[in-house]
Amino acid sequence: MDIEKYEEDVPPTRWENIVEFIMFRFRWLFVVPFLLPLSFLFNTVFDIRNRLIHLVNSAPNAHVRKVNYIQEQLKEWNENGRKTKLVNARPGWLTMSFRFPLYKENATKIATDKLFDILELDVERMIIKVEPGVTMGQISRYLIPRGYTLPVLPELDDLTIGGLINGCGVESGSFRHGMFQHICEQFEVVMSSGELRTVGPDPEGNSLFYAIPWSQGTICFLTAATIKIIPCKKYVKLTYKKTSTLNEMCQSLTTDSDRFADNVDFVEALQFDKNKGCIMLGEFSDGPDTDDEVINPIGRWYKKWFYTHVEDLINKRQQSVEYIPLRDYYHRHSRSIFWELRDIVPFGNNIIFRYLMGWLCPPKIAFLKATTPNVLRKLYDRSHVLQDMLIPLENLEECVTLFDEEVEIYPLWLCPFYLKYQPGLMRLKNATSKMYVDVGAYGVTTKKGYHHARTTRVLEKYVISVNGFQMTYADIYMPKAEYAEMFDRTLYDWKRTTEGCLDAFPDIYDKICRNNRR
Ligand SMILES: Cc1cc2nc3c(=O)[nH]c(=O)nc-3n(C[C@H](O)[C@H](O)[C@H](O)COP(=O)(O)OP(=O)(O)OC[C@H]3O[C@@H](n4cnc5c(N)ncnc54)[C@H](O)[C@@H]3O)c2cc1C
Ligand SMILES: NC(=O)C1=CN([C@@H]2O[C@H](COP(=O)(O)OP(=O)(O)OC[C@H]3O[C@@H](n4cnc5c(N)ncnc54)[C@H](OP(=O)(O)O)[C@@H]3O)[C@@H](O)[C@H]2O)C=CC1
Ligand SMILES: CC(C)=CCC[C@@H](C)[C@H]1CC[C@@]2(C)C3=C(CC[C@]12C)[C@@]1(C)CC[C@H](O)C(C)(C)[C@@H]1CC3
Repeated sequence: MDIEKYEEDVPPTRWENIVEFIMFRFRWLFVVPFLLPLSFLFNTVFDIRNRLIHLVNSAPNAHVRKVNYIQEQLKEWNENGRKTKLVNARPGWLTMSFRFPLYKENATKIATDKLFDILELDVERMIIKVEPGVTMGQISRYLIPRGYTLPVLPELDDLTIGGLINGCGVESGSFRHGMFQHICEQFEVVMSSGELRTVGPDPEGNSLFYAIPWSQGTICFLTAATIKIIPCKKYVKLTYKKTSTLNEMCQSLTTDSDRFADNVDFVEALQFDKNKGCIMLGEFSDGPDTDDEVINPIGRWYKKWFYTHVEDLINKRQQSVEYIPLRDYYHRHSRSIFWELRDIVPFGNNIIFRYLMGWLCPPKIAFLKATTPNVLRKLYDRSHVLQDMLIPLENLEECVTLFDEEVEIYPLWLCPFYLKYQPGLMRLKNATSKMYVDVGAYGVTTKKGYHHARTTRVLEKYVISVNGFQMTYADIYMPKAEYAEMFDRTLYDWKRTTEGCLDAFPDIYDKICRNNRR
């Protein structure tokens, strides 16, 4: 990666600064009257469509047809001499990342994006089989009323199964169950030859199963995934614990991330400044035992944005307990898109706005992305940070200190997860299994000396030095050799060689590096 190219970024002229400022401040003039109703309409229509599909149970038959179509596309590509690289047809504006893929421009697009239905729920085997385009919002809406949930259910409604498996996924259930890939039992995939395979971790199975997570669709096309489910209850009893120093946060989070604890099912923390933070411990619950305990349906349209609610609570009390409806809990960061919506609709958390227009929120991320003007993209390029660094929990204090020195964006998202020793890109170098933590920084920085490429390189180098990993939806500036230091490519490269992927798919690095994303 040639970071010199970014070193030379031309600073904006005064005129550009003014236009950027206006676009940034007044983006809501477009978002509120147009995107909000459009998002609401889209979600309603798609929800009705999904309910009808479940009612007539047409998804399994359609699945066979859709997979056949993918195989036909691949047959044709093989007959034409395998001349181009293969990618998924899902358009760039739909994906949950800031960037648009450039590598798709001259590639052959395979129609995995037509696969967006739930195929089977088997409560005997405690599994759900789903197509890769199924979203987290769809799954939680389907499973929770039936008394089940995914052990790890990432919070943004529009994240897809295909993206969370071929990329990665982490959530507050991860401290016990691991990452999204660790709750998967089987993958149905189509190889570049057109062959349909089902792979799992069983001894007769194939190490291909371990090569797929994080591979960004550069080994095969995922057409269905079988995923573990667990029983759930109606509420999450959430305990909010204030921490007053960074050291206290790190110590308590380490003690609280006990995967064998009986009464904790979710662990998440928010750091509000260098010192003040809040750890949230959740437990599945049937509801309050006494009348004076509070039920707080935080997902309702008139409720405060979740992260502001947390900060208000810890400003008042050292510790509080609330009962939150389960689906509201899972999607607690959706309504405010973590804390990104404060820049887009600055009055979005205002009580009057919430009561009048809150039911239309949030705007669909894909629609926001498709309509982001170029001027704003440039501004975001210069001062907007989006990084998730996955580091060992024992290194949390120095990592947060580094984030504070380099970007100083708060809240910081802290999500512990259990990293199992397994073959694959995320193979641990020096441990059998270990507790890790996702440190997520999202927002605009005003830190002096911040430079998107140089600062990211500082963070990347640190993450490699502690055997950490960088989430691949974010901007990655490290060179290919460093990527191979961070991720273990042995199984990946071996599978690509033996499964005929080298001429069929781009190399993973060419999909994730900043140069190949706009
Ligand atoms: C990381 C890695 C690097 C390799 N590098 C080379 C190489 O440089 N040269 C070479 O000739 N061969 C290499 N191999 C191939 C390996 O030694 C076998 O020959 C190969 O896996 C058999 O291929 P297969 O796809 O038919 O079977 P596989 O799908 O690989 O499975 C064979 C059996 O081994 C098990 N298995 C596979 N990988 C693992 C693993 N990592 N941990 C635990 N169980 C596993 C499977 O579950 C299955 O039971 C490598 C394999 C791996 C995993
Ligand atoms: N809590 C969390 O864990 C969060 C995670 N994220 C990140 O967002 C991303 C998910 O976003 P989403 O929009 O759902 O996914 P994307 O469309 O961004 O897909 C991510 C990668 O997976 C590949 N892929 C997707 N579907 C398939 C398939 N069926 N077969 C083979 N490869 C596939 C894509 O390949 P191609 O390039 O060919 O399209 C792409 O490289 C993940 O990378 C995740 O880490 C974001 C927010 C929260
Ligand atoms: C591991 C975890 C929890 C990751 C969370 C990542 C989210 C915060 C990211 C994923 C997609 C994301 C990059 C996005 C944006 C904000 C941060 C998001 C939501 C926004 C909405 C910021 C505003 C931009 O104009 C634009 C609309 C392009 C993007 C779209 C993607």
